[in-house]
Amino acid sequence: MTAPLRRSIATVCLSGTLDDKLTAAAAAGFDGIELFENDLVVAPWSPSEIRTRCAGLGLSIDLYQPFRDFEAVPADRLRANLARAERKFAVMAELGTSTVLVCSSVSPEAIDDDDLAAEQLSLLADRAAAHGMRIAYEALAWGRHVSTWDRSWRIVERAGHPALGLCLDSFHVLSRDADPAGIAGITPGKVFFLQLADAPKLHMDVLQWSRHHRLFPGQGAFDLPRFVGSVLTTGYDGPLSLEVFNDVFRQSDPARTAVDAMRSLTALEDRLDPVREVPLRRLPAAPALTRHAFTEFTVDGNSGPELREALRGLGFTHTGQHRTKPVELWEQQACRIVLNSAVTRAQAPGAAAISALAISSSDPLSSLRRAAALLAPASPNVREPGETELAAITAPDGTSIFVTRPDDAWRSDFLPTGETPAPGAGLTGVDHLGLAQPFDHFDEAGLFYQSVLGLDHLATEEYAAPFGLTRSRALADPGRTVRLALTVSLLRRGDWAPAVADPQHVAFATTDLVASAEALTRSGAILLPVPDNYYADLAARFGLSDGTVTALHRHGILYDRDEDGGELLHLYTPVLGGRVFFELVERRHGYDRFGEPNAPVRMAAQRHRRLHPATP
Ligand SMILES: O=C(O)c1ccc(O)c(O)c1
Ligand SMILES: [Mg+2]
Repeated sequence: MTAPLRRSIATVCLSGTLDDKLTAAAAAGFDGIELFENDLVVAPWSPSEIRTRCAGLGLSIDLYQPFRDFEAVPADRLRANLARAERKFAVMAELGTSTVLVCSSVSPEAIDDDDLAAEQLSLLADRAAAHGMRIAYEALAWGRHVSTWDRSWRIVERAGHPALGLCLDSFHVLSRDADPAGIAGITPGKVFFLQLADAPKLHMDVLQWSRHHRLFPGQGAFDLPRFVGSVLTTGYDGPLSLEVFNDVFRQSDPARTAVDAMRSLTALEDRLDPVREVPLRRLPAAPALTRHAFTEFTVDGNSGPELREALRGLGFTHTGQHRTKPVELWEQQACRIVLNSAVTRAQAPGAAAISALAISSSDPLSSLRRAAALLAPASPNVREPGETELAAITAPDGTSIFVTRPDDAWRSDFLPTGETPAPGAGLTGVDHLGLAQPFDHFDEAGLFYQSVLGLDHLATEEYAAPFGLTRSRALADPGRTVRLALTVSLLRRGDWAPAVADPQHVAFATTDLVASAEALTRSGAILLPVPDNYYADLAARFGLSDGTVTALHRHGILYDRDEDGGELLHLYTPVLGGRVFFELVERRHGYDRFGEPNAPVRMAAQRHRRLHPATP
């Protein structure tokens, strides 16, 4: 039985001084660090003081990096490089670290000759071995001549030096669409170090992609479980080490980034297939989710009346009043909205906001144990004596997530109002929630919801919307009972049209949207008018019949169709309470998305409606 995999983080992932970084990494539970040269150079401590500091925090220094432009150079340059290496070995001895990273050369001086590279790296490995140290050679995806893992392996194999091995970095391998399967064939013991980073699929210069857009595993588009599986097959037993260059993480609170980072490794390890005798640490399995139990809005004296009127218009009934708090329950079939007038979270005066979502789980205790293992913070418990235990965790933007029992025990906290139930509009339950995220926490939130609730990442899309570019990340549980659309305004600065660009919403499901819309029109609900131009374009794009387009148009229904013939019909309310709205959704033939192409139409219509409330 070998030991569990150790977890490390490169100092470049975190913001602040070396002191800030070490404190954050240790607090999040990391075992070690990769020390970047820059972090050492600007630190006020000597290398041996850094060593002591790390040891005191329980952190090992697993790698010193990087050493650049070493190999395949003319003879005079080689002499200078070896002299430079000796100085670095002295620093490493003081640091107490034995592995140095050597990235493949990017220098125009480098010669395209694998034999020369192998020979010179051997000389370096001789010097390293004399100090009891070793060299991990890494192919940068933009290396001058060596830019693929298999070429770096051919060179290491050719050198045949015990103190020379490979550093494999998932970014450099997967950014080039290389198949990692061949990695499993590397000679056992020759992978000296493993660096992990995820990234979104981007079509851009690979160096820029690497230096600005890397993400923690699970946040991007790479298949990291498969990559790590190949590396572990070689017998690699060093740390899983995160090396993520990211413009947001570089300037964010390092304590928080380190927790996000640790969550990514915990979730990754849980997804690894068993390999050799590696004792993998597993999370409590994500229990089946049974539904959106309720969604809570905080409201005040301005937004409260507006939301109540809108809910009545949509066919909801105020069925329950909380026994001890100014909190109302509104229902229609399995749609439950809670309006909370006790101020629980700072927000703009007059604005409404989604302050909590409640998801019912087939096994709430396991859901909460899984959340705790993923370092999800527990929300403060504000339960009064006699009230139902409602355990909650806090999402990255501060929203509470209640995990409830399928029997809806929480409803006993509400006393019936005795109001006669409205006939309703055929809304059967919650289809999805649209949760706008702060830009700096979008990637963190995606991983958080996916890993904690056990949701699949269906897709990430971008669209040009009237108030800026919007990115959306579609998440859903395997049974499609809980769906979330996380959105973010890219590069948002200032407050131009924030209420239209960054609202949150609840989408209710119906099995017949035209019938629901007719019922709403009869009951005088205020729905969002959609411009004529949209319907002209719709007819042209999808080849819909005149009759269909007229029926959609009459009720302001938007339409989308996927490649498999799945269809979405949906309509919206105007923005309510400054920042929220409702949507009605009918899915047909397995449509699995959120009608993202229609979001810009909705945003423009909502803005028009705010500025010109009386006109269509
Ligand atoms: O961007 C770089 O220079 C760089 C340095 C070291 C690495 O391990 C790496 O993957 C990239
Ligand atoms: Mg690397």
